[in-house]
Amino acid sequence: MHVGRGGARLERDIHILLIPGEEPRLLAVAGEAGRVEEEAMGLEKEAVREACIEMEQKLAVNFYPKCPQPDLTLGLKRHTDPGTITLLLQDQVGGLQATRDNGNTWITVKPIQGAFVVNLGDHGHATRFAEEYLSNGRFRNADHQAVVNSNSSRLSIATFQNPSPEAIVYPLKLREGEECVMNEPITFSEMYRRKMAKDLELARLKKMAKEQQQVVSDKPQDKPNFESKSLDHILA
Ligand SMILES: O=C(O)CCC(=O)C(=O)O
Ligand SMILES: [Fe+2]
Repeated sequence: MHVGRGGARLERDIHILLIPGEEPRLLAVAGEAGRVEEEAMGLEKEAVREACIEMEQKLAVNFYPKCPQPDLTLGLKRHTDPGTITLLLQDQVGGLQATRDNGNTWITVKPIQGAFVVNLGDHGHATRFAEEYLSNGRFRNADHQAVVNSNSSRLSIATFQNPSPEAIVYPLKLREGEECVMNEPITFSEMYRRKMAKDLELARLKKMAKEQQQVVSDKPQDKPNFESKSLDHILA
């Protein structure tokens, strides 16, 4: 989904965002995206906003220098954003990739001049770890990464619309016969803590698997003497 806006105006919006007391215009665009979600889910107007108690907006400016060997690295590793909605403006270089086919195929999100890319985050729907939130898993959170290239540096600006830490995370609506995918309501801060804990555990497993691979390639005659998940599984 794209929400078109003039690139020149964005610079002003970012500036306005930083002035205390001004209504942040990007939040208005996020509100629009929230309303699209509400309508698609058959929810009351403002239901998403109310579930967030008060939206918090965080901004990240990502600069990716050009890289002589882009095949060896990533600008930003594969992830989902934790919040409700992310608005991202990328320059014309391109490098944002998202998955489809259940995470099996990477597609490049072609830059469109003056348009925001709107991503739903974990709070907006479902994480890759099968915990599902506001939309009971009906809308997929965008699994994405940023690649680099050897010709040009690249800039992107992301604004994350997050709920209050104490906002209760639970599906807003269940269809008839649909099972609730969460065991219990949790707060956004607890959801965030669990995500971070899983990321750390995954990083630990990856490190362990790489070390194991190193041991095997250093001493091919030796078999690894501890059990672990297959490297392909962990690195997927
Ligand atoms: O640079 C990009 O295109 C992606 C940035 C991003 O995913 C993020 O800041 O969370
Ligand atoms: Fe992201």
